[in-house]
Amino acid sequence: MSAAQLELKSVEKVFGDSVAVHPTDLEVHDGEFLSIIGPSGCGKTTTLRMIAGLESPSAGRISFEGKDITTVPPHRREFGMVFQKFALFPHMDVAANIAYGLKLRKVSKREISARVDEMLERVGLTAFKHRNVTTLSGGQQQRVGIARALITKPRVVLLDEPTGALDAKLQLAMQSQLKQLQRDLGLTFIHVTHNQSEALAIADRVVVMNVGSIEQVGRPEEVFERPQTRHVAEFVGRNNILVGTVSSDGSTFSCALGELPLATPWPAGPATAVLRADAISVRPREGYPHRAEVELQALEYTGARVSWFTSAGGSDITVDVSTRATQSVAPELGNRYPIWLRPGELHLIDDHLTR
Ligand SMILES: Nc1ncnc2c1ncn2[C@@H]1O[C@H](COP(=O)(O)OP(=O)(O)OP(=O)(O)O)[C@@H](O)[C@H]1O
Repeated sequence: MSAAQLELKSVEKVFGDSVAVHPTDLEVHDGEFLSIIGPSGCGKTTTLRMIAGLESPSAGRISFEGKDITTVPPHRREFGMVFQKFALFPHMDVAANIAYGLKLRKVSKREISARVDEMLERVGLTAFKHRNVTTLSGGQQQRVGIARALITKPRVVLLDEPTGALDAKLQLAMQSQLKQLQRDLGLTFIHVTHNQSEALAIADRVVVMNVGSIEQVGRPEEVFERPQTRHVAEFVGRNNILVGTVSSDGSTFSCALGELPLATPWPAGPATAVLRADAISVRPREGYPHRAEVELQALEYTGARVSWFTSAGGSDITVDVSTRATQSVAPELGNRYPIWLRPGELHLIDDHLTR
């Protein structure tokens, strides 16, 4: 991947006596789709607003293409912005809303008309060109918002919960449309969401934040399969956190599911491991040599998958299996069942709670 296009160096934001964003380093590459995720109040929006110039950092430096832009006002950064609340001009029609940024830049009428038509086509709103925006559905309004942000061809587009106000089906449609636009136009998108599945689906890299700090940055599959901290494991996907002890030779981990061999050695002593709920089977399975027993406490049916909420040795263990596998076992609450797991799926994390 190319060198950083946008760089945050020790960027911090303090409101009064509370720290919203601790000193943070982040590099964003030209043409990438970066998603920032994390629970409410973790500092996602504040980070995005500092990048936009809507909030000035209390300390640190933001640079764009090698130039320090920390004190450059938002309109001079010329980044596109898309927010959850569409903030469209209610007295204007769709075309006028989209054309707004070009008019400000004194682009010729003929060019504005051509670019607006092309953008309407891209976002699938050609038929709505002369409709007043207040008569559009939420999804259509959001597409106007996106078109308006992209029409000026910004190098970087900042999106804060762009699908947050849409229903589940529209969210999915909008996600693939955003990804498509970003790819086609070759733009850098920095996107904030509390919706981890949206981030995993559309981002090239995901940034996971917690209480004002970045905990992990990686490709979606890295963050999903190898969460590096307890918070990332709890926030992304469905993971079991197992507290236990690594043997004196560093080769096994003793926990509520028994004595599990470790794929890579770990320092002896108390430790925390992560095991994905979907890396456990309720039937004997090739490649799942380790057997343990759990007591079934609840089942949650979600269509193709069923989550088994169980306990073993005082620990809660969630098992996520296909509905078909569940039907073959015909589970009953309160009974004990064998499970099988692949120790290779277990990985240890640096967890200050057990250190
Ligand atoms: N203008 C402000 N004045 C004081 N505190 C603020 C201000 N803006 C944000 N904060 C605080 O900073 C912290 C981070 O807020 P931020 O909006 O960045 O979180 P977030 O991760 O985007 O949350 P959400 O998903 O709920 O939007 C919160 O504790 C918030 O209350």
